[in-house]
Amino acid sequence: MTGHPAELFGPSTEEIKQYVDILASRGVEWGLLGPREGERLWDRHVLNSVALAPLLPEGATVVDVGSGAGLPGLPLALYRPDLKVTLLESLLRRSEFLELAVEELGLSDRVQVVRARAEDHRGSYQVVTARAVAPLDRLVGWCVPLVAPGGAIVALKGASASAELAASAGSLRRDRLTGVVRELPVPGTDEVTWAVEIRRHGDPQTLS
Ligand SMILES: C[S@@+](CC[C@H](N)C(=O)[O-])C[C@H]1O[C@@H](n2cnc3c(N)ncnc32)[C@H](O)[C@@H]1O
Repeated sequence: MTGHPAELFGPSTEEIKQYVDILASRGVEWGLLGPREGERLWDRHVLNSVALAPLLPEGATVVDVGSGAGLPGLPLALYRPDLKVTLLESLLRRSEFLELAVEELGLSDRVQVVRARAEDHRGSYQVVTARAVAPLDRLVGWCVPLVAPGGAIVALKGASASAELAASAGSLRRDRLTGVVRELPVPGTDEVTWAVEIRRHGDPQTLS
C-alpha cells in the first residue's frame, strides 16, 4: 500500500495510531510486548489482527479470549465500529493495561474488559476470537461454552492452522464440532494469514 497503514482504519485513523503509540510505550514498559516488537507493530500485530474482519458478521458480539495487550480485539474494534467487543484476559496487569487503553481510545461504549480465565467466564457471543493463546484443542474446550447458537470460534493461527486443525480432528468430531481453515489477506500488505473457524455441527452458517 502507498499511504500510511493507519488510513485503512478510516474514521479511526487517529485512534489506531494512538493505540500503536500505547503499545510501543506502555506496552513495552509494562512487559506486555518485547522491546523488539516496537518495529513490527503494524504488520505483525495490527494488520494481522484485522485480517479476521471478514469472518465477523455485521454488528457481531465478539469476545477476544486471552487478549493480552488487546490483540486482535482492539484493532478489530477500531477497524469495525459495528462490533461490540469483550476483551477477556486472566492476568491483572494486562487487564489494567486494557482498561486504560479502552478509556484512552474512547471505546468504553462498545468495548469492555473482563478479567477472568476463559474457562470460568460465562457469556454468549456470536464470535470468539483468539490469537496465540493455547493449542487449538485446549482453546476449543474453553471457548465452545461461550459461543451463541450459529456462532463460531475463529482462532488466528498463521501457518500452523492446517496442522493444528488436523491434530484436533478427533476431538472436534467427538464434540460434534466442524473446523475449516480460512486463508485471509492481511489488509494493506501482500501477505496472507490463516485462521481456523470452528462451529457446532449442524448450526446454520451465519459467517461468510
Ligand atoms: C501469548 S499472549 C497473546 C496475547 C494476544 N492475544 C496476542 O496475540 O498478542 C496469551 C495471553 O492469553 C492469556 N491467557 C492464557 N490463558 C488464558 C485463559 N485460560 N483465559 C484467559 N486468558 C488467558 C495470557 O494471560 C496472555 O495475556
